[in-house]
Amino acid sequence: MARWLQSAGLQHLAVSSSAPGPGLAMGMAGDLRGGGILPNLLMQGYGPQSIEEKQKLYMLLRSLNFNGESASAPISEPYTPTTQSFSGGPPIDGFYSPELRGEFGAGLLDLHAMDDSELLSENVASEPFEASPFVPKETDDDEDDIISRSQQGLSENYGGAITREKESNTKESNVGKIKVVVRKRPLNRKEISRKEDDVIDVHNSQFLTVHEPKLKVDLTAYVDKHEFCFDAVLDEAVTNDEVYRETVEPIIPIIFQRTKATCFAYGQTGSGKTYTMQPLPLRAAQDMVHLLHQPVYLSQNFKLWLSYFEIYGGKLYDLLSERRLIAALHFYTI
Ligand SMILES: Nc1ncnc2c1ncn2[C@@H]1O[C@H](COP(=O)(O)OP(=O)(O)OP(=O)(O)O)[C@@H](O)[C@H]1O
Repeated sequence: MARWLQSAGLQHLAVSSSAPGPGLAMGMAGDLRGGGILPNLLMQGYGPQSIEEKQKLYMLLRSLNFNGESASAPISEPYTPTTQSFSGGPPIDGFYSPELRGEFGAGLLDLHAMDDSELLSENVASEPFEASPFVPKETDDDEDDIISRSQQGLSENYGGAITREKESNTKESNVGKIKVVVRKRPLNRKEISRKEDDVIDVHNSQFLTVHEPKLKVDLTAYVDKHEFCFDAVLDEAVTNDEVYRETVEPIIPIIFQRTKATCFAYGQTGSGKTYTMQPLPLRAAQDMVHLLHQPVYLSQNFKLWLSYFEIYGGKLYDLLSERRLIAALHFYTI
């Protein structure tokens, strides 16, 4: 390890693995990746500090073949930052090419390489629900009974989504742990009146291109193209109903198998988070109540809790109780 780092003039980053604290752990060459050494190498504050060191380390990591052996890539090779810019570049399929699947090789920092189809591992499926923290705790003698009965599995129809336990298991295995869906909103009136360009092209249900207007050093304008791939891309023509069907609907049956699910929106101001999210809880609640009334779930005595709160300025407010302050949150950064 020390020699490996030394070959790039980074020997000062190596410390003995027995010495905890700031610095890089050392280990067997074959354990470079698995033993937590690479994460340490990349850890901010403990790893390389200067840009030059980072570039050297980057080249060094690239030269690894991930059997823990160093390949013969020259360390002096100029640094090319990872980019998702494809201006006039490779076809869309190239998005999955090895070099774009993460600079550090498959499996590390590579979300595409993750098998995200194991949403419902057996452990997760048997985990009991936790009661909402906002609901007074009840002593319920039936609780164990409920859990064991619920573990019997599914057998009832639910709007064609679930037919049999077997079928639902197949469905489960097709649902990833994380699903990222992008929704493009149409240009608004202001943007149209200002004759602004539409900078997003949706190619199909998974790929989009962002056209980024840029200026060269000589102030010539040009457009940089960035192609991105997501689990689903919804264009400006889709309805909120279609958004629901693509995002939340598939996870409703799954939560009845005692799996926790979260749906959140992320985006810059005015991008359509509220517009998109607002109808979802109502649709989800309708489907949940519908499922709760299916005989198979009725017998399992499920309970439905609802809480609705806001975190703003480090404070937690209960929106179902006249915005009562529930707690002041303190965030510590270490
Ligand atoms: N898909 C869409 N179709 C039609 N109008 C939309 C769409 N998405 C958003 N809008 C409109 O764009 C405007 C901004 O949307 P919205 O308020 O949802 O953005 P936001 O991301 O929640 O913004 P903020 O972060 O500032 O709260 C609203 O007038 C909304 O009606």
